[in-house]
Amino acid sequence: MEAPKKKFPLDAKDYKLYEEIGEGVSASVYRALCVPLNETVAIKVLDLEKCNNDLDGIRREVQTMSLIDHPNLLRAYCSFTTGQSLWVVTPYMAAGSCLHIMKSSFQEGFEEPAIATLLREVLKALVYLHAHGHIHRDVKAGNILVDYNGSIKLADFGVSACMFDTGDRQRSRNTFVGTPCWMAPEVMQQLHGYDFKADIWSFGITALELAHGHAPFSKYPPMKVLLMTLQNAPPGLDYERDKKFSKSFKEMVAACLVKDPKKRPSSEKLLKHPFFKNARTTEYLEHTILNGLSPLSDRFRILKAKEAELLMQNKELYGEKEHLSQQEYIRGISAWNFNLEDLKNQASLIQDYDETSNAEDLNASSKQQNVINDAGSPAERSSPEISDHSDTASHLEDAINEIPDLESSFVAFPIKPLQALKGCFDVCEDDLATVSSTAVDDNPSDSDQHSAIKPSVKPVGQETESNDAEHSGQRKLLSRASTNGPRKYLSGSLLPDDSLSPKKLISDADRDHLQSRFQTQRNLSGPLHGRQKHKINNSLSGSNKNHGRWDKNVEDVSEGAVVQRKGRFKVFSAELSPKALANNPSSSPPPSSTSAASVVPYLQTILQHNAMQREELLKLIKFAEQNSGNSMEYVGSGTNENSQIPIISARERELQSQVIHLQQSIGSLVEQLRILKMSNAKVSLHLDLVIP
Ligand SMILES: Nc1ncnc2c1ncn2[C@@H]1O[C@H](COP(=O)(O)OP(=O)(O)OP(=O)(O)O)[C@@H](O)[C@H]1O
Repeated sequence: MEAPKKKFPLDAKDYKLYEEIGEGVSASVYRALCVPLNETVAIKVLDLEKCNNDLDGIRREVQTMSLIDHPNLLRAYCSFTTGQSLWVVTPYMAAGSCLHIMKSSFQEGFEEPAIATLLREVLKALVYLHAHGHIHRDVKAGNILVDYNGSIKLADFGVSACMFDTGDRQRSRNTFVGTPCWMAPEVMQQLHGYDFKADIWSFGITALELAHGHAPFSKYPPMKVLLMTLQNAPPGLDYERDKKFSKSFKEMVAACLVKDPKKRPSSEKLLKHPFFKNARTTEYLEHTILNGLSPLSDRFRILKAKEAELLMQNKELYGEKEHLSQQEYIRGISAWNFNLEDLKNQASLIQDYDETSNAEDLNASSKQQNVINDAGSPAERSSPEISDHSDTASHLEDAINEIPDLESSFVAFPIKPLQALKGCFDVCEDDLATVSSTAVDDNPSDSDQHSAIKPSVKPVGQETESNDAEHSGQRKLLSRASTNGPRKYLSGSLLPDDSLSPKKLISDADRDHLQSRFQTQRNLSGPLHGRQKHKINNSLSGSNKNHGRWDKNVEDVSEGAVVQRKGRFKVFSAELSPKALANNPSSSPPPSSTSAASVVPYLQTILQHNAMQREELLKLIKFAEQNSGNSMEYVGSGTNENSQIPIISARERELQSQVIHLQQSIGSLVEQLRILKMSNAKVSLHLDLVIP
């Protein structure tokens, strides 16, 4: 039974923050004392400035957390804002997450009875959530919290969605959220949205995570995980090392990891699976997995230091670029709300990453490419030994070879996230609208402002009071496994967000590389800046004066003039030049799966650009003719320019430039609307918290 509900104070002054015990993508978590109630709690501190783009998500999480009432779900005692931070006060789960427990003491995973016990508790939470119309969307070991007595709570509703939502909130179920390794194929595909069966897939992946100590594909960057999840047979307990597991465990996992969501059981049905007959009492967990664990704060500190050390080693070993890709990798794997920007950054680094990365687990997929099987038939399952175990060079090569195949994958899989990935090359409004955008821009000085989430009130030192609740609640026994040496599996980040952020770390050279590679450049300022507008206007209207140089004076960083805005992106004339189009596959026309309608603006832009170029050429010819005094010979065939090359009329030109201006205004208005929506959501969040 849960303790009777107490009234927790809504003032930061009533809490004493102790050491940090957890770090997620969006928040830091501290052990704390609620002074008036003399109760140890955990406080999740979110920097609202940093979360500007996802205030709706935060509001949803806080609302869900305060409304839920189930022993296996982490509820919020209360929440309030203080300074720029939102504090969410929750029960303190003294042993931390299953991920942390595995990282420090069970690197190869738990024994089957412990897994059955943990999963049964999680499943009870899912049954409750689903019955109340919620999809959790982020089921993973990192979100399974364990208390000192072995009781279990599923945490983190940051990305949960309500199945009864309508309108905009319904739309959130068509967005690209979740942690890639745990993400169901239909969530990646986004063809018809998804439902609570997405949690069942994540549940199956979590079962594998608890069995192996890491999730399948956890060594890969998110974009690759997406491709592997979609292309490969679903992972399972089919390998040599899995012989120790029972048939019912294997069958339970196989039932969850069926690509067709309709064929997965509901949480309620799954709870009746024979596998859960192996589950024990939660006290069993206390005696087995918690036995010998050092205090959570110590474990967290050690793991965090190790992760930092590993990154430093990589930096020394592989140099800055590889170091960056490793950081990208770690961040990506741990991030549930990775977005297009992250994917683009990762995409730019994939080659470098793969050239030098650790080969462990790398043979998972290439041999199984094109295995797209819908049902949970044996054919759908990964075959033993070929997909998860080897670290040979040939396997590494196989895996490396996959990545440049991305373009063909787009054609082979006409699915939305891949369109979003394709957005690395050509971003459309829709993709941007559905992916949570970040306000962080590429400007290094600006990105400095987006530093790590830190509470506005500093923790009370880093003390670990030996007589406090944590220590009284935890057994101080020897840690079972040494945590020395580089960690093997990196399925959760412990590093501050800013130290891993591509926005912060990306160098100028990399940025240039990104720009040239993806043929798009972010609009750094949201609404079009006056300066930019002025330059663009000049470049368009002043083309007559600049004879062939109109494409040079838009922006120093660009190679050509902005001829089209696509959401927050701009397309430059150089990108549309026939040479660029021919040289760069990324700017080639969309694959055949793209609708005809979506090609039209693309073609219009090319047409428009060609018209402009023609005009410039004609002017040059005329200029050459006048200088040489030999007007007809050069143009050739005895024809003049009017008969040879149709010149667009002044009216047409005027209309074209009006169209461009209108497109710019629309882009600017859309951006302004987005900003207004954000501040609106912020105000609502404050109101929600002030008026319960
Ligand atoms: N109540 C709690 N008691 C003990 N540890 C906690 C508690 N809440 C969170 N943690 C620890 O903090 C970590 C991060 O918390 P949380 O998952 O809520 O943050 P997040 O930013 O939403 O993370 P992510 O989105 O990456 O899952 C957890 O994985 C867990 O280890």
